[in-house]
Amino acid sequence: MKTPVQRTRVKICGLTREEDIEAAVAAGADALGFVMWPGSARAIDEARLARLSACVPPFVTRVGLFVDQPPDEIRRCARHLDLVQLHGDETAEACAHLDIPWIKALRMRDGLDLHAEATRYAGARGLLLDAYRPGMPGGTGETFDWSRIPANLAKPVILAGGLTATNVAEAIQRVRPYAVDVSGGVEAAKGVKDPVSIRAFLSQVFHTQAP
Ligand SMILES: O=C(O)c1ccccc1N[C@@H]1O[C@H](COP(=O)(O)O)[C@@H](O)[C@H]1O
Repeated sequence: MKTPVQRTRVKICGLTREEDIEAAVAAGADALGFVMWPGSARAIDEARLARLSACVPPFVTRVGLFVDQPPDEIRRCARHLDLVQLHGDETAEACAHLDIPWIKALRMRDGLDLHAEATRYAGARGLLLDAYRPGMPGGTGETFDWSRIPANLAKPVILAGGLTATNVAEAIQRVRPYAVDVSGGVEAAKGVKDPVSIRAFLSQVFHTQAP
């Protein structure tokens, strides 16, 4: 099904506290991300996921972020989630075996062919495009060259990587993504969100009309 034209969706990622969930939802976020990868400073465990997930109102999507983690671990967390974000080097075959909707994160290393990736990850609900920095799976706070994103990609694009209230309007106008995803750009410290930055980010998105 072709995705109809609509306003740009927003995911706020790396939530660890109830008050940050409240701030993101109040500001109008469509999706909230929980980092389940223990290597991150924003990681939460399954018990905290269960508590935070219970605070999320209906019609706001709960997204679990995993990096090359065992399918059993993903399945255990899945009961608290609506969608998983696979942010490592997961193969298309491994992704296809999951019984929860998933998006595939791709780090924009040199030479990456996004059309080929869209074909490879045919079961993905969308492709999340993030900056590439060797040795770091994501959450770098860095942007990448948005002109590398083709306009006619076969999957909805979720644009990530170094977005802030200052650059998100330009990002939407240039890329016209299905959604934008932000973590570091709305933080006071790693894993601690700043409500003022969250509101500023969402306000920019809501006031930006893609051409
Ligand atoms: O947030 C993390 O710590 C993280 C760890 C491992 C993989 C991805 C991670 N975060 C995701 O990275 C992008 C960009 O984040 P930022 O806005 O540049 O800080 C975003 O999708 C986060 O969900």
